[in-house]
Amino acid sequence: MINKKDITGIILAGGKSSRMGTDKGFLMLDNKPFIQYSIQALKPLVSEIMIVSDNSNYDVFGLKRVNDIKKNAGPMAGIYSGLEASSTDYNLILSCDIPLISSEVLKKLIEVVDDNSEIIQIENHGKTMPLIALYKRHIKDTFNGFLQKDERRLRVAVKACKSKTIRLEKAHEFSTMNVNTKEELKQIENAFNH
Ligand SMILES: Nc1nc2c(ncn2[C@@H]2O[C@H](COP(=O)(O)OP(=O)(O)OP(=O)(O)O)[C@@H](O)[C@H]2O)c(=O)[nH]1
Repeated sequence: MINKKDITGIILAGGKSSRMGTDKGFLMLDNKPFIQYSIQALKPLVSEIMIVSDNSNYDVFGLKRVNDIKKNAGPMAGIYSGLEASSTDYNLILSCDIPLISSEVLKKLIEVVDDNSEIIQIENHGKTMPLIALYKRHIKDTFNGFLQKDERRLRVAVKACKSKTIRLEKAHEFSTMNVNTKEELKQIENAFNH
């Protein structure tokens, strides 16, 4: 298994949050901001954690913060900025809106690293999740190529890389729930309390 010192944790916390209306990383669940759950899940598994966001309010967490190199260009551009700032071959990338995520789930991505795969992502209920995934640093060049062509769709860029997926078992089925709307915030509060 790869060593913790070879892995950086990268949390994406930029974007417009247009559906929610407020910055999703600062939504609260059980008196803790959402982003704190991503930080906690990454902590035991990585040597450093960075937050990719232009919002300096995220500096309260005392972590390295990286600005977006390409502005308003979505999660793929956020990943690109994070990988540019990373100094390790492996990078665990997480969004900031998945407060039920756990180290146990993320560990599964690290356990199946092989020489071939450039991206290893979680699959849950038949859906692949490129924002809960392990990325080799060198794919930043492929992503940059797409951004240069104004192709911003993360799934298109992931398809151009060698990837594999890890299917989650039932016990972890709620761990990847994300929140985009006020309605989904209520749903996650319910899932958290059960
Ligand atoms: N650094 C960075 N992160 C982003 C960017 N766009 C989205 N994200 C992050 O990517 C994850 C998924 O974001 P989405 O829900 O798809 O997009 P969003 O812009 O936050 O929200 P909507 O406007 O409602 O689509 C979240 O953690 C966002 O913070 C971006 O341009 N830069």
